[in-house]
Amino acid sequence: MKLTDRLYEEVKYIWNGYLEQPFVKELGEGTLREDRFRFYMVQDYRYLLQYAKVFALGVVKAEDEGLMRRFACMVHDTLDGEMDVHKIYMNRLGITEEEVAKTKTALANQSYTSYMLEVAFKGDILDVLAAVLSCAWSYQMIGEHHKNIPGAMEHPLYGEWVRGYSSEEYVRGVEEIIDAVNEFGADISAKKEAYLKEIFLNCCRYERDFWEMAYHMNMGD
Ligand SMILES: Cc1ncc(CN)c(N)n1
Repeated sequence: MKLTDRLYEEVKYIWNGYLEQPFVKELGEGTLREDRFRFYMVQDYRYLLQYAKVFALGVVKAEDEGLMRRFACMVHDTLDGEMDVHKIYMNRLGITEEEVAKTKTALANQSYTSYMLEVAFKGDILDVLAAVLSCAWSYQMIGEHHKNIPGAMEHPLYGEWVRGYSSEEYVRGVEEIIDAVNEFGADISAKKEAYLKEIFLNCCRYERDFWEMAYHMNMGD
């Protein structure tokens, strides 16, 4: 069993719940209220800026040029790949850069990104990878699920999101992260594996809380 399979075993009870999250379910069915999606978009844009910095810490921690380049590509794929979908929505929903800049980060969002950055700052390459894994991988799972819902890919508002997170480029990016976890985690101690499981589990909990936050448009006040 690969390390990522063992990590998945720890969190599958949380992952099963993602598809039942009202935000995720209604997005797939095309019934999600637009104001909830708009709230999510602004928060997620702010989230992704911090997520890109976690990959950037991978560049800092890498010990050879090849690995630096792999992490640099992940920064690029976030800022100029995944966030392209967000930019399309910002145009469509009339969200300006100023609005994104002046909006406060919701507490659940702040807690999640602070945690990832803390893990990455103090840890090694594998810790950086464990911190980004649930973010990348769980969206792939949701994208794969939603693309099979009749009409979801063509939905006038949410189709772009479903197409983005089920696209070949997105899936390729996630596979690179999964492969890197298994490559660097091939021969680790039981203690290290337990720590990676803790990071992964915490991030999966934060993912669940992010969906809750978005659905209830909860700033945490
Ligand atoms: C909160 C969150 N988690 C994951 C993803 C997918 N990279 C995202 N855009 N936003």
